[in-house]
Amino acid sequence: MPLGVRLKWRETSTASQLSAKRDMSGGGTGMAGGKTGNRREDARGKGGARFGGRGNGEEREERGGRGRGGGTEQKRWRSDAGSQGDARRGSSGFDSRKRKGDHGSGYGDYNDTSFSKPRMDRKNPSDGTRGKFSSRGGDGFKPRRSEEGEFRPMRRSSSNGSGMGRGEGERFKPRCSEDDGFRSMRRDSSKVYGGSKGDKGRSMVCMNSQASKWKKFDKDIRVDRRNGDTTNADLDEHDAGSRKSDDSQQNAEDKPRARPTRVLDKTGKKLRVYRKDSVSDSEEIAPPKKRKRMKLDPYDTSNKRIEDATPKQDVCITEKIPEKSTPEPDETEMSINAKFRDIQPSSSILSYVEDNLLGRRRLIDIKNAGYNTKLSAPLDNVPFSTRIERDRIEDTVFRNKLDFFAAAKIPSSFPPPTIPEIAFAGVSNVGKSSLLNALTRQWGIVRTSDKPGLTQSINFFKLASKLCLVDLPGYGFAYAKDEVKESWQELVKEYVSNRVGLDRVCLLVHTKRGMKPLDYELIDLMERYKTPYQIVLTKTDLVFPIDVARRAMEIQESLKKNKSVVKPVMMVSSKTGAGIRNLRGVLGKLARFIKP
Ligand SMILES: Nc1nc2c(ncn2[C@@H]2O[C@H](COP(=O)(O)OP(=O)(O)OP(=O)(O)O)[C@@H](O)[C@H]2O)c(=O)[nH]1
Ligand SMILES: [Mg+2]
Repeated sequence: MPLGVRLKWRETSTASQLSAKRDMSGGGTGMAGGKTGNRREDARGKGGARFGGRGNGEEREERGGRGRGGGTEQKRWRSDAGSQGDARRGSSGFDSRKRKGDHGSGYGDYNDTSFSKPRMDRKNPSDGTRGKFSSRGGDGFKPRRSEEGEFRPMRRSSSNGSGMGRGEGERFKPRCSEDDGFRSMRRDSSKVYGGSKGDKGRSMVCMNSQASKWKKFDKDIRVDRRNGDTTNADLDEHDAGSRKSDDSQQNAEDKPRARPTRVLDKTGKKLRVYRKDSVSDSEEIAPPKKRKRMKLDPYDTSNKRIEDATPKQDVCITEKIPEKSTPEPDETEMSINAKFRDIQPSSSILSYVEDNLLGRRRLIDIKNAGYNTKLSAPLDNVPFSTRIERDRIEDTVFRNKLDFFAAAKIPSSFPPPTIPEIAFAGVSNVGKSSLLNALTRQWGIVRTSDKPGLTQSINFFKLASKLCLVDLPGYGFAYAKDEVKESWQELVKEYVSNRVGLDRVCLLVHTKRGMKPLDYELIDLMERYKTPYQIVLTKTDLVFPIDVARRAMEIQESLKKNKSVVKPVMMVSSKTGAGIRNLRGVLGKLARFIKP
């Protein structure tokens, strides 16, 4: 009878889904009510009759057949398995467990899906009980699940029929909680596909969520379909029909179907294949993939427009950028450096730089040249020069003691011009005060600082009665108020333009920075008042020798047309003492010239 009922039901599954569901629900209720042995048997009998043996022992055997890629015998198993499984289960100790759990029998079927042991291997009584349990558990579960999904129990049984079910696993499932039941289902499924028997206790612990079980069940059904042969066409149709009915009626089942795929991902290769089949068979999973493909559809006009537009935009950008933005700053920056590096110093300047060790030099080179690097301004010492020569040079002017005798912040405070004066002008922090100390070798007489703006008044120094050295305040940036700085500049302009007895203005220029606009303003002023001035490059030790020569050549060429300028451009370093002797000799001539 169950077999006949089942076959009939299959044939009319698509057309009479509702009726089949009713039967399933009815069977489910019967199973649910049959926690005890009598009730179970009754319920099983009902389920077997109504379901056509799907949910009972028949299904178990059918699963075994499917797991092997079974043939026509599967149908028979489904129809027959119900009553046997119920009877044995009732005698087994699992009944008490199921009694404890409300959904015990139903979850037992799900656990069956986790075991892929071939049904033919269960010919022993013990194996048979297991197999019966698995199928029967499915039937027993149906009555309770009738509320959520009447037809699902059928799927469970079919999934169990895939050859994954073990009777023992079913026993424990009834006890498991719903949430944990899903986990156990995962374990069982992985065991099934992995071919391992698995521990009974593991698979049975924690099984409660019916929804997750249903999802799992659907997956199992798909697996069975894939593994099944043509002989299983009826079963497949039935499964498909049940699946459609489930899908149409319960939207909740559609969403959870993705979960089983996740669970199966962690398993072996078979699970991957199952994914592919499930995707191809089920229409529900395909749509999201199609949507993604639509985004990548090459025939989409929007994509074409984007593709066509992007290269045009790129071309436009590439065309515009080089024309407008990039060349201008590059040209300006490169022009400054290029102009300076294109300067070809004269041979005389180059030889002068090398002879006086101007520019950045290594200490070893200075030592090899015979100078004592432990002294300040070592290049100003002449180790192998005779005492007579040194005394002769320094006795005349710069060997005398440097004495401060006047300071002026206004023109009226200038001291009367009695002796020739040599003034040192330049931007702030260029090294004016340091140069005075270096020329006289009297360090500390003139205050110096690394902060620009230290010298804020015109300071007058005497070298005996032969020469007057004047330290001017700097101009340009300085740590002082603008009003104060303006007063400095006005004072300097007044001094260089109207100072009587001013024989020369040493305009100090930073070798690395070159001439500044304020320097040219002062030059214009001195040119206007015919004040003799001479350019002195300072801090030559900070740049390479070639750059010292280039800077000197640059300034010399720029002031070629000036009349008040005194040649040549002097190059010194107060730190190393390079060029100090030569500057001392040039300025000393002024003193000698004045004396007569
Ligand atoms: N490396 C190097 N540093 C120097 C040289 N000459 C001066 N300095 C340093 O430059 C800084 C400024 O020196 P000053 O002599 O005070 O310069 P200034 O022109 O008098 O500055 P103001 O009085 O503010 O106008 C100090 O820290 C000096 O040590 C030089 O030839 N080489
Ligand atoms: Mg100073």
